Amino acid sequence: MLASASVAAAVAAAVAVSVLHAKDLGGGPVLYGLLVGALTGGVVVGIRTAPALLPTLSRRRLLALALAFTGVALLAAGLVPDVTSVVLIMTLAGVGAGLAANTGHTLLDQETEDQRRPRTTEHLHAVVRVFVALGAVIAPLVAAGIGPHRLENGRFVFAHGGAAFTLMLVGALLLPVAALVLAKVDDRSGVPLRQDLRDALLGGDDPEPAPAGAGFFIALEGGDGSGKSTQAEALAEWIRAKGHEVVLTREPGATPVGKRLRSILLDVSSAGLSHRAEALLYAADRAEHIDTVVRPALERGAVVITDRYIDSSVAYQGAGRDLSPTEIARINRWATDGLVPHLTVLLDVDPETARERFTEAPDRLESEPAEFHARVRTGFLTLAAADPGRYLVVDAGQEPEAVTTVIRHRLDQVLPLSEAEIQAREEARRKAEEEARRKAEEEAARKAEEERLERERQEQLARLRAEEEERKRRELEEAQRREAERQAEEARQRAEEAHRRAEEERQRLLAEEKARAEAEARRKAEEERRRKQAEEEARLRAEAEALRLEKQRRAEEALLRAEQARRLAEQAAAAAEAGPATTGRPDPATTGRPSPATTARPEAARRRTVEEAATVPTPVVKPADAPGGGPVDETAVLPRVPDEAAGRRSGRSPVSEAEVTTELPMPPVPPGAADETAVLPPCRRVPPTRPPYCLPYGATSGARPTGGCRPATSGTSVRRRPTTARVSCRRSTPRTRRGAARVPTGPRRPRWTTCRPWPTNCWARATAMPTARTGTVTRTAGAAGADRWGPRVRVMSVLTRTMDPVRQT
Ligand SMILES: Nc1ncnc2c1ncn2[C@@H]1O[C@H](COP(=O)(O)OP(=O)(O)OP(=O)(O)O)[C@@H](O)[C@H]1O
Ligand SMILES: Cc1cn([C@H]2C[C@H](O)[C@@H](COP(=O)(O)O)O2)c(=O)[nH]c1=O
Repeated sequence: MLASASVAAAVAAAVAVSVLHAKDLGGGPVLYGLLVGALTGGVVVGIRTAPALLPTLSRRRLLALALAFTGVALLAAGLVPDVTSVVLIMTLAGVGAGLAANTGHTLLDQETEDQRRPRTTEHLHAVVRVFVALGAVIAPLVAAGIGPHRLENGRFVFAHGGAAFTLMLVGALLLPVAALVLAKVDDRSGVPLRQDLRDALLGGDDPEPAPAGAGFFIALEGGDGSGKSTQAEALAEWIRAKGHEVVLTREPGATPVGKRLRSILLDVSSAGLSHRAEALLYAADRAEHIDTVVRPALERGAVVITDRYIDSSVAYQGAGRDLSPTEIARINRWATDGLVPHLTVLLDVDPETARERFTEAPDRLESEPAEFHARVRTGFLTLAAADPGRYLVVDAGQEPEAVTTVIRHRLDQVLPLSEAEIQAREEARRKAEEEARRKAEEEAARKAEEERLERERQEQLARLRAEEEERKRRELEEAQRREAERQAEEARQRAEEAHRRAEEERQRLLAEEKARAEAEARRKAEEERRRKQAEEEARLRAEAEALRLEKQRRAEEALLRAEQARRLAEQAAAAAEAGPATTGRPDPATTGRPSPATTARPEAARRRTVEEAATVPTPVVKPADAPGGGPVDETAVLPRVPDEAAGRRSGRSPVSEAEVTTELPMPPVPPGAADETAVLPPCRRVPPTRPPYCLPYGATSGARPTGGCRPATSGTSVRRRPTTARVSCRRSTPRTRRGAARVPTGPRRPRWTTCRPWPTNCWARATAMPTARTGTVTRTAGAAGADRWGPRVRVMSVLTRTMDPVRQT
């Protein structure tokens, strides 16, 4: 471990000062890289070549020699000022360091028990890391501390920087470490190092390895109790099972001579036998064994498994004793005529562990001390490391089956096939070929089928694509056709719509034209009608005026006559007053009470006058209001209202039944009121003139109930008079719109008439009250501004007027 840590620290120090050393050498980063590369590359080469380097040389001595070699190389690297030489020397230093590291690691593994090996390895790596860190840190400091120095002695000039001195110092320090290792771990103290090294380097005049014939030669090596016999039997059985001829043999004692030699060699009574005699006796047994057993078997083609061979002599008599392994090996190569095993299986196990497996009393060699057996183990491992291709090192501390498995695995790789295996393999190959051919045919058929199916599928796909494209094309065409049809239909509909609209417009224009014409015709007819109506009204008014004038004239004449009569009467009265009274009757003129005759005449005259004067304006009759809808060409001239008294006197009604409205029943008249007739104001049409005391519902505000009229409310000057008779009122039928509902029969009723509290639902004409002071005047409807229901509809308003001639005039 000390050797490994030292060499690691030396390499780290050299790498650390390489940058300074390169600068001191006049180089730059390139030289620094070369120095570092040379060192690390050399280390790698040394690690890889260490197992095969000088296989007959003791590994312990090799470790010491590698340390010394590294130290010398570093010392030279510091001394030599030439750049190329320094790079080369650095490479050698790296190789030596790698040799030392690998050898030290191998020795540590060999000398450490299996259980402790991982921990030992970890410990070694930790120590190495610490030394590497120390070397990498301390070396530059040392170099800086030393600094450059120049010594001149005549022609000799010694000029180096601190890095060179550091390298020399590191190299110099490795030399005593190498000496210490050699002194402590040397296992060949009796053999001069120089001789050992020379023998290792020269190698001797070994015969060329002789071929082992057609067979396969397997050697099982290892310390006592490592399990060689156990594994040899297991392998022999396994190989036989493969069909091989197996020859299981051993050394020493496989031959009759060998048996006797074995007893000599292993018998404890042979203690003190010289090492060289021992080595020669083992070589003699081996020669006989190879000559009589092994080589014949190999020539037969058998698999020969030998329990121990030359390596046992090299390990026991060479590494274990103080004899040169190289010489032992050369002697045995001579004895066997250079027969080398195809595979050497080294069952490596700790000697102490193996000793625990002993079941018999130890023989002479087994009785050797542990150090002897440790060197033997190292000797075996050194040989195995020198030729890893031929050796199989197995951890024999495992279970026997596990060890067997490892060996089988290796033999599976190197053991030739037996005849049976060859035939089996041939048969298997033939079957495999046949199977492969069959599979190939099947595969070809399958592929052909797949290709056929693929072709069919592709064809089907192509067909489907074509059909799909055809379908899409048809759909597109159909869509285009439908679109064209739709557009055509839309165009047709638009044309129809335009045509229809044009027709409608034309019809509308025609209708409008017709309506205008009709309206014009109606307007003209209306104008004509109005003109005629106006003419008729004018005529009627003229006639009425003429009649009125006539009546007025007559009345005036009557008045004149009355006045004349009154004057005559006054004259007569005056005459009478002037003459004596002839009768007992009081003179009316004097008494103030006219005689019945005289009073009757003026009264009759006055009444006629009043009747004649009581004309009414002739209403304007609308053609549309005429019954039957026909125009009224003539205004009916109402007959004069006959005198009721005359009527009563004649015993018949002065008017026809059709002209007499229903006579209302006489309400009970209170005494004293029979002679009084309420003087009702004239009932006028509203509009334009409404009765002052009777307004239609809705004329002001509020809803108008069905039928009837309402009394004028506040804001209207209504004089409520107690009406008793001769009033007509509206029948309380629902008011309908014009033409919507009409009274089916009977005379048309006026819309407006006088109202009275009772009877509320009547449609009658109040008859004249039986009083001489009242008179009735019927007014014909149809006058302009009166009733529009026609001339034959009589306005049933009955005006009761006082017939006071004075008031009338
Ligand atoms: N891997 C193993 N683990 C434990 N015991 C073992 C193992 N291999 C063998 N043994 C036992 O160790 C004893 C020695 O075994 P074996 O004789 O095979 O060793 P050997 O190397 O041939 O010894 P020797 O060199 O003395 O002839 C036997 O009892 C065997 O059963
Ligand atoms: C071949 C050979 C053997 N030995 C030693 C090693 C053993 O101690 C005995 C053989 O005993 P085993 O039980 O048969 O293994 O002999 C030796 O020293 N040198 C040899 O070449």
